[in-house]
Order: sequence, then structure tokens, then C-alpha cells
Amino acid sequence: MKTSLAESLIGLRVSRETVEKLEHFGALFQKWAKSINLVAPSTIEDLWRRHIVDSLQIFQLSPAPKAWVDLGSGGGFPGVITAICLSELGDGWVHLVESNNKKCAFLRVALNETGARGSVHPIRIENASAIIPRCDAISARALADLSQLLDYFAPWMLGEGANAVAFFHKGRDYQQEIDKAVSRFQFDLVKHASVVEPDSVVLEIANLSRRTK
Ligand SMILES: C[S@@+](CC[C@H](N)C(=O)[O-])C[C@H]1O[C@@H](n2cnc3c(N)ncnc32)[C@H](O)[C@@H]1O
Repeated sequence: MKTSLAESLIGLRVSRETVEKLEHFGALFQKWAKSINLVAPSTIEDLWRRHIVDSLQIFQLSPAPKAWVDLGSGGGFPGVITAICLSELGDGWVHLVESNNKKCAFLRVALNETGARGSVHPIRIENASAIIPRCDAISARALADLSQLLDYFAPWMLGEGANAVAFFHKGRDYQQEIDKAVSRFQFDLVKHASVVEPDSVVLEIANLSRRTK
């Protein structure tokens, strides 16, 4: 049922083993969400569509990355879902950056129990690039507006040897966020329609540079 939802929405192409890991993650999430606030409670009923498939669509869009940074990972979307999918490839690693200790505890359990390829950094985003110097892919969901996200991710997208591709979930006001961001940055942009929310998109951003005044 859940697998067929993912198949019908995104043409899910992962093994039975990965689907079992995603289902195990879903069960863990439901258990932990009773005691800590991992997502808006009203969305937990629709966990697979609103959160798991929403995260899977990012993985489907990305090339096979060696190192991935997910900022403000919260309850694991999209970072843990990506790390579970990478475990199938047997390569690549997801760095989850999250400052809330309770959420970090959940993220560690989720990675351990699913055997996912990732690690948890219980730090502020502002300090993350000193610990994670390089990556090829980047994600953040429900963290900040696009301009702020580009400031957060600049260490991995700008400058010598830094050319990570970013995948950001954005809601219906995404065009306003793009218009604001282009006053400060230049970048290549692909807008992917979200498979789970009709007015939403995933923004794929590459070749970032700052505008000079
Ligand atoms: C709204 S939640 C989104 C969580 C998850 N990405 C999702 O879509 O469900 C934002 C998360 O970012 C974390 N966060 C916000 N600012 C941060 C910062 N400066 N450093 C580290 N984590 C931060 C919060 O603790 C929170 O868990």
C-alpha cells in the first residue's frame, strides 16, 4: 500500500530491502513523534505522502552523490530518507546538521536501526562547513527562505572547488523567493513540480555566484 503510493507518485525504483528500511523508519518515526515534536502533528496521519515520498523525490532527482549535506534535518526529512536510499548504492554519505538535541537522538537511532549511510552533527548550521568541508549535493526543507538558504550553503556552493548542487522544497510562494534571491545571487535553476503538493516545487540550483554591486 505505502510502496504502491510511492511507486505511483514517483515511479519509485528501489529494492525490497530499501522499502523495508523506509517502512521501519516510518514505524520508528510514529513511535518517537508521540513524545517529541518531529513534524507538525496534523501531518503525521499522512506521513508517507507528506514526508517520506516528498523526501524520496529529491533522491530521484539527484545524481549519485559522494557527500550530501542536509541542514536543519529535524525528524529526518529529507536527510534520513536520502541516507536510506544511498545505503542501497553502497556509496555516498549524508551529513545531517541539527541543533536540537532531542531530534539528534532520534536521528541517530533512525540511522543506526536502518543501517543508513549518514551521521548526525549536533551543531549550529553556521559552524557546519568547518566540520564538513566538501559535498556534492545539498538539501534543506522547511528551514528558511531561499536567500537565507543560499547564505547558509554558500561555503559548499561558492568559491574554489565548491560546486555542490542544491535541492530545496518550496511552497506556493517560491517565485517571490526566487525574485528576492536573484537580487543578490546568480545561479542556474531548474524548477521541478512537486509530486505530492500541486502548488509546490523542488528547486534545483547549481553554479552559484554572488552579484557584485
Ligand atoms: C521546521 S524544521 C524542518 C525539519 C525537516 N527538515 C523537515 O522538513 O521536516 C527546521 C529544523 O532546523 C533546525 N534548525 C533551525 N535553525 C538551525 C540552526 N541555525 N542550526 C542547526 N539547526 C537549526 C531546527 O531545530 C529544526 O529541527
